[in-house]
Order: sequence, then structure tokens, then C-alpha cells
Amino acid sequence: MTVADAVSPTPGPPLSTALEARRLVKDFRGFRATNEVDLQIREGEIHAIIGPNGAGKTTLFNLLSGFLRPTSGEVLLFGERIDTLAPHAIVRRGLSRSFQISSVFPTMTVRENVLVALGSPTPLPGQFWTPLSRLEALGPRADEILDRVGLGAAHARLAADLSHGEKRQLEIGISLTQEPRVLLLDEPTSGMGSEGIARVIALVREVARGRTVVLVEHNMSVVAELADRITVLQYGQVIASGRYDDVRRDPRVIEAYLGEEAHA
Ligand SMILES: Nc1ncnc2c1ncn2[C@@H]1O[C@H](COP(=O)(O)OP(=O)(O)OP(=O)(O)O)[C@@H](O)[C@H]1O
Repeated sequence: MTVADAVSPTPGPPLSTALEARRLVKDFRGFRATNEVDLQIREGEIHAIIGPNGAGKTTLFNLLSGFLRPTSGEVLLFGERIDTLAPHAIVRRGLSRSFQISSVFPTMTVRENVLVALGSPTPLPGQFWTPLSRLEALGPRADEILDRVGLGAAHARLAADLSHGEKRQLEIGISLTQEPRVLLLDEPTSGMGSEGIARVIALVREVARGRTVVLVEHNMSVVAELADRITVLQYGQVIASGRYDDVRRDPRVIEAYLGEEAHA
């Protein structure tokens, strides 16, 4: 029995499932990167997916957001199959994913970046955008989003001039333009110093109000601080899932990933 099995059920009414993977498999020319993954993300939680390098976290994110088709298995969003849908159709159903620099136009201002995302059916790279002149009606909404992600004062700066951390804030702002019920964040603190990390932690908490957040994150103190529950992957398989404090004591997790940190 794993520690995850031993976690006692949360008291109160059952929580509904926002996002679910059932026996999800992804093979790359004979290499199994995702191996029979079962995953349940509860509505309203912050759920972290962790695991050593090459464990299959990015592949799983790509499968959940429609950027890869599973070899077999299912992905369900609020109970409906989405694994056969294109990424933009999944965004329309309420799941949005933060893209890294690819979704930010460096030669546009911060505000213009949010405006074009608001004017687009989906904030995915490579979309055709509505001309900026026609988007000004969306200005108040853009300003609201910029305030929410802490970039109100930076609205007129070119995206290219933002710091690494500010670009991550902008990406999250762009994801919010679609008002997703489920937001997937891929390593939101990667490459940041402690000040940037503290800002992103506060930002993730803020954007998680009223929505479900799933994040891939390497920094264990960020995971400990933010995540209601975590899922640990190793060699493409789920080796534990549950509350952070329970999962971190699982001997398989300690061996696979957490090492000395787990004893801290
Ligand atoms: N398109 C692909 N073709 C072949 N193999 C792939 C492909 N994408 C990923 N893999 C392999 O699948 C495994 C899982 O990769 P993935 O990027 O999902 O891991 P990860 O947990 O996100 O790693 P990291 O923490 O280093 O980002 C790796 O062994 C990787 O080499």
C-alpha cells in the first residue's frame, strides 16, 4: 500500500472532478513516455505534477491540453471526453494552458499582447489576429487582467523589455483572457530568483480563486506552499498521488525524487 492509498477521505461533500485522465498511454516510436496514467484533478484545487527529469510531465501536459494525441486512454474535462479534440476546441471548453515565450509578441506592448489575445478565439500561437485598432473596445477588460497579474504599471512597455518573471506574469494574463475554468501552468517559476518566485506564488494563488490550477513545478518549496494535492510521475507512471504532506513521506517518492528534502 502506498501512502497515497492511506490518505483518509476529506470530510464533507464529495468534490467534483474537473480534469481526469484514464489509463492514458503515449508511445513515441516504441518508447512509452506516458504509461497507464490515471489522474484526478478536483474542481477548485491547485494540483502539482512533479517528478524527475524525463518522467513524462510535459508529455502529460501536452496530452491533457490536446497538443498530443494519446496512443490509448481518455482525457475528460468536467466529465466530457476531450482527447479527440484540437487544442483550440479544448480551450473553448474551459481548459487553457500558459505558453512560454511563444504566445508573447515581443514587439508589441504588454497591453497590446493582452488585447490581441482577448480578440482571438483562443490564445494559441500562430493564430490570425484582429487588427489592434478594432480591439480598443476590449481595453477595460485588458486593464483588469493586467492589474490582476500585477502588470498594470507595465502596460505600455514592450514585451521584449520585460524581465523573465514579468514575461511569465504576461503569459498567465494571456491565458486568463479565455476565462478558463482549468488553467495549466508549465513550470511557472522556472529560471527565477527568490523575489520572482514569491511574486509567482502570490499570482498563482490569486488566479486560482474560483478556478482549478494544475502546474508542473520543479521547486519543491513552491509545491509545498501552493499545492493542495500532488501527483508524482516516474518513468511515465504515477507512483503516488495525494496531499503533499502525505505523499512526501512515501518511500517510493523519496527514492525517486524528493531525496533529502523529504526528510526536512
Ligand atoms: N516527441 C518525442 N519523441 C520521442 N521521445 C520523446 C518525445 N517527447 C518526449 N519524449 C521522451 O519522453 C520522455 C518524457 O519526456 P518529458 O519531456 O515529458 O519529461 P519531463 O518530465 O517533462 O522532463 P523535464 O522535467 O526534463 O522537462 C523523455 O524520455 C523524452 O525523451
